[in-house]
Amino acid sequence: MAASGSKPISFYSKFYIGICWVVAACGGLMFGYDIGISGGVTAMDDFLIKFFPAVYEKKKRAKEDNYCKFDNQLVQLFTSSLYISALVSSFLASKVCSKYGRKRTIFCSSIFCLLGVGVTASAHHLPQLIVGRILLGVGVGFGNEAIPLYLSELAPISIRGGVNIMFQLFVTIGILIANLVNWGCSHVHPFGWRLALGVGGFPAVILFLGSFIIPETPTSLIEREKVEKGQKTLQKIRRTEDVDVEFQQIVNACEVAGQVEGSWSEVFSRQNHPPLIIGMLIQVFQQFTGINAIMFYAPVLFQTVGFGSNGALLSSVCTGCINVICTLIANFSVDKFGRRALLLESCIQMFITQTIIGGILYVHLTPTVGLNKHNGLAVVVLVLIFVAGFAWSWGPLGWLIPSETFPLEARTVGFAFAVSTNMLFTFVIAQSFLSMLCHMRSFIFFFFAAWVLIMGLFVLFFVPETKNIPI
Ligand SMILES: OC[C@H]1O[C@](O)(CO)[C@@H](O)[C@@H]1O
Repeated sequence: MAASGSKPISFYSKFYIGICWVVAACGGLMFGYDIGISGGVTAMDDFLIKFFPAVYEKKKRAKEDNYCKFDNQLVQLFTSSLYISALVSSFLASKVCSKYGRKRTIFCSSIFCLLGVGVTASAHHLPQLIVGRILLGVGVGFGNEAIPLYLSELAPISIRGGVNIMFQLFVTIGILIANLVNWGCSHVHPFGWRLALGVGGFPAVILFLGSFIIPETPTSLIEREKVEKGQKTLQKIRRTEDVDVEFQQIVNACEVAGQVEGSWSEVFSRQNHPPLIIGMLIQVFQQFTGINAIMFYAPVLFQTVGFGSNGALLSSVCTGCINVICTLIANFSVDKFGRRALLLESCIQMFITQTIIGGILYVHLTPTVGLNKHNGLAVVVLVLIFVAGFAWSWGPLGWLIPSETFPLEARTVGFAFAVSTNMLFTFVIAQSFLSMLCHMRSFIFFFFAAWVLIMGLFVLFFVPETKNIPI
């Protein structure tokens, strides 16, 4: 791999890098858009009146408890159903991915996303809305399994690491676009929410069309015994006949993967316990930073502390911007400062901001009186600092570290475990945050701060530095 990898990148290879970008962009945008859209739609009155009239009435009642305005299992199910279906489908997707290839899995992902967008945007009742979210979840599960694999297998070796973070970068851009669309659509009555849900179809359409022209990866072809076609594809995408070294490495890797007793048992073998435990715990911790309480429910949270609908959606746009900018910073800093330094620094940042937010809410937000302008603004600024800390560390590194720590023969299955653990705990937060906010009140932020403390200690004592260490 080194031989062809260390050559200067030809124009034709750059074309394929371009294709990687488009695929990564659409896959990441699709996932990020679905993360960002639900909270804003839930904050729109037209949407609440149609699907959750009881929540709308509760929100309107002046004397309603500030912390409990949105506490409703069905509202949470609207958000969370996507992740439980993504969790289940990512295991199915890993089978489709190895049996039928990455390209077909990406095609399936786009079809499910298109169906999901169609069903949600045209929904007339709650069951239809939930069915649409489940279909979107299947699309996301297929996409999240196939796209990172597709990217790392197609990209020239010299840019493989950057490609990994690029996926997360596009996830954050997708969240930001969703925040902006929510803000714009909240002024369109009474169908703004349909528009907001429908716009998610754009990246899915591009991915659908793209899946007809993108090449299958050489690794997937060789793995499925189409060795000659794999070699030809490799020559085509590297634009040179001289791919022997890289080709042989892929063949060897596939042989080794075929020889071991099966990746599933390999993942559970004793020597893989440390990466498996670290990979899965990092996902649990990533979600228990409380990031998705912000990403899913920022508009709702900002309304809870006293902002109007418009101010709340605008503040979410600001969190979305910071999320993108700081993920970009991670792209440049991860190989400079190392993984451990970024993870530890951000734990301190997130711990301090969450404790202060909890303190402000504890002192100033009573069940019946919202925050004054001054304190409301302070909460927004603290949320922004919190999001920055997450975005330049736990966000991208949550995916990078598991992809670096498994040996090759256990990597795809090990990574599938990491992805599904992430989906599981994303589901847990999506399904429980609004109820936790209602019952724990300001203590919810102390709860997340305690988790941040635990994960900081975990990194300090157990996570190895993988900077500059070959995979
Ligand atoms: O940027 C924040 C987003 O990134 C993720 O952690 C995925 O890596 C999501 O769970 C979260 O919504």
